[in-house]
Amino acid sequence: MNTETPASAAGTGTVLDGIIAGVREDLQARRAEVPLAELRARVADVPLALDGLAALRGGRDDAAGVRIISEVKRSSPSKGSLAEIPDPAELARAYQAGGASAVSVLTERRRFAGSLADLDAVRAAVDLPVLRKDFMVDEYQFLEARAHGADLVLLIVAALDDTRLRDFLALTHELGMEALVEAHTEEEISRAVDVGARIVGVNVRNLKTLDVDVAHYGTMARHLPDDVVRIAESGVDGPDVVADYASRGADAVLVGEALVRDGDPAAALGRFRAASRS
Ligand SMILES: O=C(O)c1ccccc1NCC(=O)[C@H](O)[C@H](O)COP(=O)(O)O
Repeated sequence: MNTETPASAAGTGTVLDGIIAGVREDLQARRAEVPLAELRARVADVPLALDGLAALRGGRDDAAGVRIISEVKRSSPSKGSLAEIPDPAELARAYQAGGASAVSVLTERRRFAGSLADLDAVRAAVDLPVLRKDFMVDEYQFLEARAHGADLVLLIVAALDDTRLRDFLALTHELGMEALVEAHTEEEISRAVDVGARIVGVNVRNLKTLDVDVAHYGTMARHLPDDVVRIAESGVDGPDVVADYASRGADAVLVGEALVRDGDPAAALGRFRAASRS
C-alpha cells in the first residue's frame, strides 16, 4: 500500500493540515523504534477486536436510548488543557460504570496530549470496545492501533482522498476492527458512504474555524442513509444536546470535554443516557 498521503485531501492550510504535519513527524520517530514487521508480529498476539459496530448500532430505535462513546481527552486545539487525568484507566472504568457503550482515547500527542500509553491503560481497564482517536494517515498507525488493542479507529474524510479512504477502511476491516468515518459536510458524507463506511459520524466542530454548531448535526442527518450507524460528534455540554442529537436520529453520541471536566463522569453519563430516552 502506498502510505504517502497528502497533508489533507483539501490541502488548504487548515488546522487539520497543521495537526497532520505533526502526526507525521511523530510517526517517523515511532517507526524508527518499532519497525512495521515487528508491529505485524505484535498484532498476531493480540486478542481479537471486540465488535464496535454491534456496540454502537440501534440507539435510534431501542428503549435503552442513544449509545455514548465516552472520550479520554486531556487537551484540545480549541480549548488547551481540559482536565488533569492522572489515571486514564480509572476514568475509563467510571465510563463503563456509567453505561458507556465504547471508550474513545485520543492518542495524538502535540495538540491533545494523548499517547499510546493512554490507549494501553484504557484497553486493560475495560471490556468495552475502544476507539483509537487520532489522525490516521499511514498504514503503520492501523497496525499500531490493533497492536495496542484498539477495536475501532477514526477515519477523517477531510484528511484522506478517496483511494486512501477506501484502502484504509479495507485495512481496518482486514485487521478485524471497525472505523468511525467522520464527515463534516454533505459531500463528505457521500464520500464516506460511497467507500462503504458502516459507521458514519458527523462532527459539528468546524475544522477550519474550530467553531461548534450543534444544529449542524440536524442539517447533516438527513443525508445519512438508514443502513449506517449514525454518530453525532462534539458539542455536548449537557443532557439537552444529547436529547437533541437523539431526536435527530443519532444512534450514538461522542462526548469528550463535558465528561472529562465533570467530577463524577459516571453520573454525568447516567444523565445523558436518561435524556435521550425522555
Ligand atoms: O477538540 C478540538 O478542539 C478539535 C480540534 C481539531 C480537530 C479535532 C478536535 N477534536 C476531536 C473531536 O472530534 C472531539 O474530541 C470529540 O468529538 C469530542 O468533542 P467534545 O465533546 O466537544 O469535547
